[in-house]
Amino acid sequence: MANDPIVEVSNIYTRFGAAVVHENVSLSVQRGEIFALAGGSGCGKSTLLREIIALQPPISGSIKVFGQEVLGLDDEAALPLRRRWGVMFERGALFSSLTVLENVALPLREHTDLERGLIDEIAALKIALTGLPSSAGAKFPNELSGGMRKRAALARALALEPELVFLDEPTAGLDPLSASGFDKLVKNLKESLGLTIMMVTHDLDLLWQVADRVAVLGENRVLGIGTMDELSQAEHPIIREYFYGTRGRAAREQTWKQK
Ligand SMILES: Nc1ncnc2c1ncn2[C@@H]1O[C@H](COP(=O)(O)OP(=O)(O)OP(=O)(O)O)[C@@H](O)[C@H]1O
Repeated sequence: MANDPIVEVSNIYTRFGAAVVHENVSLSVQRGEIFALAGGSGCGKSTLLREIIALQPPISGSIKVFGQEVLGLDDEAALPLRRRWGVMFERGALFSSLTVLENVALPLREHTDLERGLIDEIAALKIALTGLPSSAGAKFPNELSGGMRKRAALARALALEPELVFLDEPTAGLDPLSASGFDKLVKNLKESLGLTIMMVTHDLDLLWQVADRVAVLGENRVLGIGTMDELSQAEHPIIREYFYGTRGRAAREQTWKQK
């Protein structure tokens, strides 16, 4: 159904050895929104993302993506779902021995029967979509700047025309100018391709500039969910520190200036 959540996380419990990471974590992402997981270091954002994309299971709970339960799926059963989402990992996870074009073409080679010429054309199109010059296609990942590598990784995540894209720390390690370029790119892609985007980020500028809704994780649970405006009114001390610490204040003031 059009109004059903595209990602539905219910009562997730995660622990590594004796260390509990998530206790009763629940949230849902609606079609067409940019939803962010935020919170301090080590609060379990990336772990939750890996659980949602079926890379590791929680101890208990339920995770539905496109209405289908992902817990308990083996790799083969997860394949049709994986084709419908794209993932951009924090360090890009590009193959260093392949050119950017070959990296972006790889999912098309693996998942479609399209002929080589067409695959290369589609890959070039995705590279252009992320704002990279066409000359970037022939380069190897280590010949690109950090910001360009992120764009290349995003182009690969978009290769199979996903409905849903997961971004893990998309602006980590970028200088402010490149990070701000990435903010705009994410927003444009959502608007032009009608994507649903779920991202993990520490970047308060990115949260203020592009996130429709944000879940703040902490103390093993979801401390608050809402728009940045709503969360900035929250009473919880961890959320307040997040938004009203020096870095939070600077990001908020920047947003006000741009409004
Ligand atoms: N495979 C693992 N084995 C043991 N502990 C793990 C494993 N993966 C994550 N953890 C622990 O789980 C907790 C949550 O880690 P996670 O990477 O999800 O946090 P995060 O919120 O994404 O942090 P950051 O913002 O610093 O990336 C941390 O204490 C981490 O050490």
